[in-house]
Amino acid sequence: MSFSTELIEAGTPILDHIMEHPFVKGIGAGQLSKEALMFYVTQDFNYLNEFLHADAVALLKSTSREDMQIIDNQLDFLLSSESEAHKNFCEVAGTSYKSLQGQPMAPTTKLYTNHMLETLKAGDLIDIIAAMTPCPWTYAEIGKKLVEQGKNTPDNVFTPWIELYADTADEDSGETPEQLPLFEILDREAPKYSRQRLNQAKRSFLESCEFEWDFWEQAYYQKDWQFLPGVKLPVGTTVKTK
Ligand SMILES: Cc1ncc(CN)c(N)n1
Repeated sequence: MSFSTELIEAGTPILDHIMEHPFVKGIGAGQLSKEALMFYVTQDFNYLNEFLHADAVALLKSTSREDMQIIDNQLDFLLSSESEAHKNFCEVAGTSYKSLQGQPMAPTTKLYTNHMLETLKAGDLIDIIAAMTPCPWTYAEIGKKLVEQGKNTPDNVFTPWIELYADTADEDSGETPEQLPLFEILDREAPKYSRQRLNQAKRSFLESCEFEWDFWEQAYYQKDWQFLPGVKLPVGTTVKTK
């Protein structure tokens, strides 16, 4: 069994829970609160900035042009296309994208990005990519499954979001999840490592999958810092979602 198949098998129970999450169901139903959408975009803007940094280090640690091209495509998608998904949510929430940028990280965003950044300091390419892959993998699967369920109807306000991510699964080319580009890097790297090292990378992949679920949960319930009574926060450091 390839390493990517092993990761996908291990991560599928978490993906199944993600598909059942009320935020993801809300995308399918075209109904989410303004507060949840704004919290998501505020935090995802922060998350994707750190993901870009992770991509930059992954590029630095790549040795083949093939791997560099995959990472470059990922960077390009993040910088050019993915903001369209954020703009779709902002439009439905009736707010400007700009107003949601530059806010503090909420706890789950901080934990998830720290988990990725930790691999940049101490890890090899396989560790970095293993921690990063649940991001494109779970969203491609969400988009694909929502399309399969026929949720991308003309009257669903989130159809642009659904179709953007469904396209990343590249159904037309008949690709399997294992053929998502970051999985290709993992399969090229895996034979260089011991079983123990692969298990570490697998654990890191699963932690990121779990963080993906947490990220939906954080936005749906707007789980922000709960500073203890009496704490006076510096001006301009609270997240504005209302
Ligand atoms: C938290 C998270 N995970 C994944 C993606 C999809 N790139 C995203 N935008 N945000």
